[in-house]
Amino acid sequence: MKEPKNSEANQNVLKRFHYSTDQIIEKPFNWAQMLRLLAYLKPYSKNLLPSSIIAVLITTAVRLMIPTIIGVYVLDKAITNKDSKLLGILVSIIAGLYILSYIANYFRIKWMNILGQSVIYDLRKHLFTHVQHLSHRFFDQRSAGSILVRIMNDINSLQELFTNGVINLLMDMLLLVGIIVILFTLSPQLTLAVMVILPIMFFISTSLRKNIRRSWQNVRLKQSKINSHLNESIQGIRITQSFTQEKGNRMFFNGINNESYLAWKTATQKNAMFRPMVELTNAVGTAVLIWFGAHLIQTDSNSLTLGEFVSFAFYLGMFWEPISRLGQVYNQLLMGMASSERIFEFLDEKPIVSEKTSAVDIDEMKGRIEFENVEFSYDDKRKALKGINLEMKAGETVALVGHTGSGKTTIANLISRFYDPTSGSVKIDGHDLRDVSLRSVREKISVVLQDTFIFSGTIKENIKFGRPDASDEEVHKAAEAIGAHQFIQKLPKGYDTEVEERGNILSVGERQLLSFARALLADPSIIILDEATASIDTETEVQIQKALNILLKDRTAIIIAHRLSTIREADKIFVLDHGNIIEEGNHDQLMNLKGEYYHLVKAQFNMLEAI
Ligand SMILES: Nc1ncnc2c1ncn2[C@@H]1O[C@H](COP(=O)(O)OP(=O)(O)OP(=O)(O)O)[C@@H](O)[C@H]1O
Repeated sequence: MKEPKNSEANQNVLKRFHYSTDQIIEKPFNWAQMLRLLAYLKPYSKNLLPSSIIAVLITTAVRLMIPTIIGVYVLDKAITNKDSKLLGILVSIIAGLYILSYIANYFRIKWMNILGQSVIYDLRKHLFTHVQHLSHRFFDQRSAGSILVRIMNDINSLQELFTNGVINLLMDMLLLVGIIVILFTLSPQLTLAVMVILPIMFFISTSLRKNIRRSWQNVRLKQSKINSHLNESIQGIRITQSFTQEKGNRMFFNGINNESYLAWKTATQKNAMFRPMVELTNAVGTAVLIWFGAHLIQTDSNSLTLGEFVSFAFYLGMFWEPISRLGQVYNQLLMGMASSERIFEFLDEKPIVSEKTSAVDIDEMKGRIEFENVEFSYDDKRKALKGINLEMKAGETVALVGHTGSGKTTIANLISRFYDPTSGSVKIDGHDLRDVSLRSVREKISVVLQDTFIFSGTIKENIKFGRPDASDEEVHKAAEAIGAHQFIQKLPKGYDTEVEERGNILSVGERQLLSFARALLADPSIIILDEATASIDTETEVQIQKALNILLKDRTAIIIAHRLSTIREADKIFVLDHGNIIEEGNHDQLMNLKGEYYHLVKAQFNMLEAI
């Protein structure tokens, strides 16, 4: 394998990539968090959980009984006394116990897996439902990738804890206590002698395992870095290719791929040390057992019989297993702590735009919008809106114009109540938006964005997005009214053509028409339109203008306007500058004013002339 050269040039390229996946994922054990996590077991506390515990108890009891039966009864009683009847009974008992243990184990594994999966299912559902209702600010501050990682990876890492961890903890503790009690009962002296292996066992199950665990965590970190980069690379492939940045991308990928390989190599090397160490410990224990056990049998046959010696050897062989697994469960717990902390952080996130308990529905929304002294800041530092007062009458088409960053989209965001104003109030039909239910407001507002979002599914499903219960006929009608019907019909399967997420098979104009049809079908009282700036041919422009006239008819329309044609026909135009409304009126009035609007129009006109 060729390793990447870390030349200075390469280093510069690599600086472009930042992934915040590198974080310490080990957290101290936290009882409160553990209890919160265990609460997810509650729905299963009446059936799956107790059944699994009973199955665990049966398996553990059988495992603890068999060596005693073999050593103390089969060897010392049946074989020593040549009692074949007793031997027959004992063999049947052992066979019966094994069958019982097999059945209990089968159900334990089955039920525990169902339990683990159910908890993970519930947790993921809970997290997704919660995240869906969070405010825009939450999404402003996080990348889609980091949210995805929490919903998938962090929850997955809890799966093992719930599937095996919790129940193994119980089983191993019982097993360990059981073995120690039996060992002492069989021979306290021999038990004390073989305990010399405890410090080595302790070392292996704590420091060595911890070291190995860290190495595996490192492997996972590197892998999640690869995932993040892959996600970004695929999403941005068109831009990467058009700027011919494949080399930088490839170098970075090689770098992180190599890091992942090295991390994996270290982890497997450390892992390789683990088994031999365990075997060595067992060898030491066995040596002490044979030497001291033989000595006890020879010197004082009352203190240890041959059968007890054999049972002892069986139990000693079983001793390592629960210790090792308890170490593993502890690892899972610590990793689970880190994941659950990240999951709970999201679950504790409250939507900043929340509904009052006294919130009322706006029944028949007319669409009158008022802003009263509205100030707004996204980050509590810079003001995006500074004391806005405006009124949009029901059914009016209003255009918002102004330089980039002047606050047009922010006004639209406040009307849909994606954010609440820092001060002042936004009203629809005279209701302060903070007093009405979010659903009743958003149901009656359609937002058509510049970057039309097409969901994976058919064209029909995309048009029906805002009104899933609409009939095929209604879908066709909406598409026909908007003028999208023609191009849809030409698609391979018409309305049933599958479009991938983002609608890559459609042109910009077609996507826009589709989003108009979607908005028309939803039949909103208010429509917010972020007009596309993309240059489209004149024919499509005329078609889109026609579609717009239909879409905006009899609704309050707020258009973040870029096209002269739309601005000219608007009932009212607000000109924004650095979060203030500096001019207000219709096209003719504002042109006569010869102010900012006049200059904006002239600038656009000159630009068009130049083209
Ligand atoms: N999510 C956000 N977080 C922080 N600041 C933001 C956010 N969105 C916008 N801003 C800032 O708020 C101000 C107003 O932005 P807004 O998007 O309303 O402008 P705009 O007039 O719609 O611009 P454009 O025509 O470029 O879309 C800008 O200074 C912008 O940097």
